[in-house]
Amino acid sequence: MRYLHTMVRVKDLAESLDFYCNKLGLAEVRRMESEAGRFTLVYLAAPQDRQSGTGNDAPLLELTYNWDTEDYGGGRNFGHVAFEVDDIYAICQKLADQGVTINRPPRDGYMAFIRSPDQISIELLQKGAALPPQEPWASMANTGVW
Ligand SMILES: C[C@@H](O)C(=O)SC[C@H](NC(=O)CC[C@H](N)C(=O)O)C(=O)NCC(=O)O
Ligand code: NI
Repeated sequence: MRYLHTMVRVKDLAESLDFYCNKLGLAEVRRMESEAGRFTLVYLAAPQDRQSGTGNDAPLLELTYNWDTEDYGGGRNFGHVAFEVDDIYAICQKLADQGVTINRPPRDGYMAFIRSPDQISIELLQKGAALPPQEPWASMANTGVW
């Protein structure tokens, strides 16, 4: 298992990129736009982490910008901590056998969500898996997972 990123939700993407990049010194390594989900994901890496890897392998900060404004009161600006796993079905079964609730099962072989005892959202992403054609969040709308 490898640590991937921490996700935070941002209200103003330009303002956040100015802060994290121009001020804090992080650099954008990639971004993804979702028309279906109406959001943008921007992945940032710290300079020394980028020097040590290809950028894609560096531990990252994932900014989530929802195109439809949301009020992130009550800690909703924090999203999740993500880890890459070798076998998402096996680790979810092991966790379930240990009594952990799999809030979002890995039915697409790509992504699963669990929560810590303090309800911290933890995302598990299958190593080497491509984004499924049916964007995984499309099936999560209004499920209360986030
Ligand atoms: C690619 C992988 O690293 C992701 O984090 S995609 C996870 C997905 N994100 C969204 O749907 C973003 C928009 C959504 N409205 C939101 O604000 O989260 C997701 O499943 N998010 C749920 C979560 O708890 O992070
Ligand atoms: Ni993520």
